Amino acid sequence: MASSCGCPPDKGRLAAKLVGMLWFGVSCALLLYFLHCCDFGITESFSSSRDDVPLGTVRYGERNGTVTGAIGDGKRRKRSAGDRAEVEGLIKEKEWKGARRLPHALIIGVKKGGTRALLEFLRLHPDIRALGAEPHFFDRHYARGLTWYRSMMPKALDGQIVMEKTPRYFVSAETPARVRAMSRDVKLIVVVRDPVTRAISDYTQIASKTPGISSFESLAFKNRSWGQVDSLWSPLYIGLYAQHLERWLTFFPLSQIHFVHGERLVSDPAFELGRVQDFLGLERIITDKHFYFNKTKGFPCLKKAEGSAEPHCLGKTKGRTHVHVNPDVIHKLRDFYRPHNLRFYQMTGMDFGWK
Ligand SMILES: Nc1ncnc2c1ncn2[C@@H]1O[C@H](COP(=O)(O)OS(=O)(=O)O)[C@@H](OP(=O)(O)O)[C@H]1O
Repeated sequence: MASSCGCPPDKGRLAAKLVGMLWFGVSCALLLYFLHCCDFGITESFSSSRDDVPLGTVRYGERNGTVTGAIGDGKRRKRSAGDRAEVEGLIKEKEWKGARRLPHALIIGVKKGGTRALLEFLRLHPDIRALGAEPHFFDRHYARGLTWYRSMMPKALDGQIVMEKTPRYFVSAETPARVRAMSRDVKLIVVVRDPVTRAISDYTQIASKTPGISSFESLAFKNRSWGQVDSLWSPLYIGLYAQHLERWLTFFPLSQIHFVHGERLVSDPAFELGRVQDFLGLERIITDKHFYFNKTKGFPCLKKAEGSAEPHCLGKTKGRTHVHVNPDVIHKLRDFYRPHNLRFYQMTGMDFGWK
């Protein structure tokens, strides 16, 4: 109007225009900020989940995305070389056809038990699709909902088993009911290891990230004397396997929970992998042919990693030298765990032979 009549611009309208522009600018900035926040939230959940799996770990899942096996009719059967070639051809020709599904199996624990080794070995199986990072869905990110959880999973074909590992699930009080609410048929795997060695391994990891931390010996006992064991100290609490298992057994039958002997996973990985494949109803494809003992590492390694022709050992944070712990303290902790271990042997029907 001001231009047509030659009058000075209406100050009120000018101000309104300026406020409008300011409002638009602030809205855009806020929108960008929130988009960035959400993205950060998801990536953070991965980066914080594993000490040796950087953000790119989602790529473990994706790496598996070119996995060869497919069992279209959903039944487990022996696959011929022809079958494999056909499936590989189909995958190359067309877009990857799998769908993201909620997991059929979970490695629920225990921390420092050998869960990474188990997952890395299992992903050699063409009928397994495993998420590399620890999603911590049931213990930390439950509010994100099952749709979010499913979207984290690698794509899988009919008949393939989708799995993830989050060792904290075994000790998280809310997790069993939540897992049950997702699926009553889900298969659960727990890798257990002598709770005393496990505690020292756990502490070694914590100490590597916490400069100036108090000694293992002082944290393991109440009142800093070597009298009463502090069973609520996380490295010791996790080793109360019977207590944690009890909680799971109120939601799942024992037959749905498989226990991997952590020490034997190191001394005879093929044996433990055979048992896990049986438990998952899979053909025994991963055998002793897949492993070799790496003297430098002091652990079994893969002759060929999944998706590669190269030998592969686990990273530096797996199988590291433990901090020295006073032998008297180790002795006291063995005494402390003995009744708990015996109860665990009774509950599982397995003697793990921990001293
Ligand atoms: N093949 C192979 N290579 C290397 N390490 C192996 C292997 N098999 C089992 N282990 C044991 O795995 C222990 C680490 O356990 P987790 O992978 O469950 O740790 S974590 O909870 O994910 O941090 C790790 O514990 P530490 O020896 O205390 O480092 C190993 O003893």
